[in-house]
Amino acid sequence: MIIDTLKEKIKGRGIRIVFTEGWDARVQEAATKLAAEDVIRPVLLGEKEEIEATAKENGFDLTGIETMNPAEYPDIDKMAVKMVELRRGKLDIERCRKALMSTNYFGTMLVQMGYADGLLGGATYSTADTVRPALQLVKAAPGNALVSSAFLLLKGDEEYMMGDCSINLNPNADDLVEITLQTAKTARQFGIEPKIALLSYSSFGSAKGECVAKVAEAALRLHRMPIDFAVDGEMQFDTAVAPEVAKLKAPKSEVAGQANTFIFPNLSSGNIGYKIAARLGGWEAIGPVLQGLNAPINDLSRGCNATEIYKMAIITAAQKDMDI
Ligand SMILES: CC(C)(COP(=O)(O)OP(=O)(O)OC[C@H]1O[C@@H](n2cnc3c(N)ncnc32)[C@H](O)[C@@H]1OP(=O)(O)O)[C@@H](O)C(=O)NCCC(=O)NCCS
Ligand SMILES: CC(=O)OP(=O)(O)O
Repeated sequence: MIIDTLKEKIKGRGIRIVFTEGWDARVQEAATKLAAEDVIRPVLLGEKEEIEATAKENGFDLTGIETMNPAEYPDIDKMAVKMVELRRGKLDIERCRKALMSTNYFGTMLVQMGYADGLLGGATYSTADTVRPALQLVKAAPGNALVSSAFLLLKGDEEYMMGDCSINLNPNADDLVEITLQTAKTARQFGIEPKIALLSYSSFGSAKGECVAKVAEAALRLHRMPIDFAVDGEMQFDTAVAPEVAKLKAPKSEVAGQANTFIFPNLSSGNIGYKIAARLGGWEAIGPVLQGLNAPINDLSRGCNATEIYKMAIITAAQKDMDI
C-alpha cells in the first residue's frame, strides 16, 4: 500500500513536520504515534498549557515531542522582517507580527525559512485559512501556473485520485489543463498510472452548456500537448468508470470505463463528490494533498480523524523528496 511504501522511505530521517493545531486531540494522537514509530519529528504549535491540557485529558505522552508557541518564539522579529519582504509592500511589520501570532502563518514561515520540512494543518482551521499563508508566502513552485489539490481514495487494494476538490473555485479551461497535469504527476508519485477522465454532466457532446464547453476545451488542449498519460473528456462519471456504460456512450475512448483519476469541473462538484465517496461510499479519503506549491504544506478536512492525519503527515514528509 502506498502509505506503507512512503513510510518506509521517510522513517528514521528526523523529518520535521509542524502541526498548526497542536492542541487538537486527533492531531496529538497521530503525532504521538508518528514519534513513537520514529516516522517523523512532529512539532506541535500552540500554547503549551493548552497542548498539555489536551494531552492530560486524553492520556497522551508528549515526552520528546517539541512544542512551539509563536508568542514565545525568540526569533519572531526576524521572522516578521522576512514576512514583510515576502509580502512586498502588502503588509507592514505590525500586521506581520500580528499575523504571526496565529499558528497557520507562524508554521508557514517556519517552513519558508527552513526551520521545518513541512506543515500539516486544517483539523480546525478552514481550508482557506490553512492554504492562504502558503499561497502568499511560499507560492507556486516554478513551472506551475497555480496551486491545486488532489485526494487519494482508498478501499482495500483499490486506489483512485480526484482533483481539485479544495482550492480553485471555478477553474477555466487553462486551469483545468494545469490541474490535470498536476494530478497526473501526484498520481504517479502515489504509484497510480493515471487514466484521467475530465468529468462533466455530458459525455462527448451529449449535453450542452458553458461548463461542458470548458471541460471539452481543456480535453482538446491536453490532446494537443506532448503528454505521456491517458486523458479524455468531457465525460460523465458513469462513462468514466463503468465499462458497459462506456461502450454505449463513448465506444472510441481509451479512458472511458477504465478511468482511475478524475478531474472535476469546479470546486462545488469536486468537494461534494469526494465527500459522497467518503461518507456514503465508504472510501478512505486522504487529502487534500496540495500540488504545485513550493514546499510540502498540506491541508486536512475538519472532519478528519487521527488515522487520516497520520497518513497525511507521512505524505507531507515524503513530499520533501518529491518534485511537487
Ligand atoms: C485558496 C483561496 C483561499 C485563495 O484566495 P484568497 O484567500 O481570496 O486569497 P487571494 O485571492 O487574496 O490570494 C492570495 C494570494 O494567493 C495567490 N493565489 C490565490 N489562489 C491561488 C492558486 N490557486 N494558486 C496559486 N496562487 C494563488 C494570489 O495570487 C495571491 O498572491 P499575492 O497576495 O502574492 O498577490 C481561495 O481561492 C479559496 O477560498 N478557495 C476555496 C477554499 C475552500 O473553501 N475550499 C472548500 C473546502 S476544502
Ligand atoms: C477539504 C475540505 O472539505 O475541508 P473542510 O471539510 O475542512 O471544509
